[in-house]
Amino acid sequence: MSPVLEVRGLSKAFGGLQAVDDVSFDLKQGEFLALIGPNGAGKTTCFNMLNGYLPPSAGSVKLNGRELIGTPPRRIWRLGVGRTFQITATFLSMTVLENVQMALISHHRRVYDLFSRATRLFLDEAMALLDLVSMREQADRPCSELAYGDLKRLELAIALAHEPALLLMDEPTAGMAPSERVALMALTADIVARGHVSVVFTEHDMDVVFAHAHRILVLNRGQLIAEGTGAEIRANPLVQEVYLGGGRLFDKEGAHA
Ligand SMILES: Nc1ncnc2c1ncn2[C@@H]1O[C@H](COP(=O)(O)OP(=O)(O)OP(=O)(O)O)[C@@H](O)[C@H]1O
Repeated sequence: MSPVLEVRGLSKAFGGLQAVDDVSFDLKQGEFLALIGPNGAGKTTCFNMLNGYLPPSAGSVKLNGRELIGTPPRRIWRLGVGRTFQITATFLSMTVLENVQMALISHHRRVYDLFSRATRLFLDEAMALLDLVSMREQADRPCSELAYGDLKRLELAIALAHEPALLLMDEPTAGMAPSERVALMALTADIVARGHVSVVFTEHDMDVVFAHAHRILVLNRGQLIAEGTGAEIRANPLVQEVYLGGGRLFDKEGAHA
């Protein structure tokens, strides 16, 4: 089966700084791929190029065989690249259900008309998505009342409303308690396993990464220095040195901190 995503020679320079340097990888259908690396390794810059927010200096990104480079972000989103951010993007004054309905209305390009029976629009689909993230019971609660972990689950449902082929998750567990982190990523892994979407995520919590990622890519100073399963990455001496040892083992001069 051909990959969902093919990244070849992806590079980005900011002035003299090579933030992403000749990165190539594939993402298979139904894969849950982690992109890790110390602060400043180039993870966010990579994500910003994958969804069109940043033009690369060089390289190619293909989604199901179609070149994305040069395509505007909104068009890339329409083509099936979704993204969740470190800060949740929900309408706090609306209920959980209304937020998912709004996402479905947008996905199906329907016009939201306050005076029509918008409350009925995509109700079944919205409830099915809330089931997927185990939030049916909270459907009628205003988002302003939700705990942070629940907001993140809602954000996942909103992202899935757009039926992305690929979902980019930017530090999905940032700001969460450890038990909440594991729960959110177990839920996401389950959704991936059920064939709903393929995911690339960045993450600083190594417990989360090793517990759930099918495969891990390690970036350091913009370069892909390792790729493999959790066991392979743990055993990789270079990764241990530059990353798992604390991420500060190499300072700018390459000396040990
Ligand atoms: N718009 C920009 N202009 C100049 N330099 C930038 C810009 N964006 C990122 N950089 C630099 O590029 C490098 C990679 O940054 P990036 O944010 O991609 O790393 P990261 O791996 O996501 O880091 P973190 O884990 O801290 O979020 C860093 O040195 C950063 O300072």
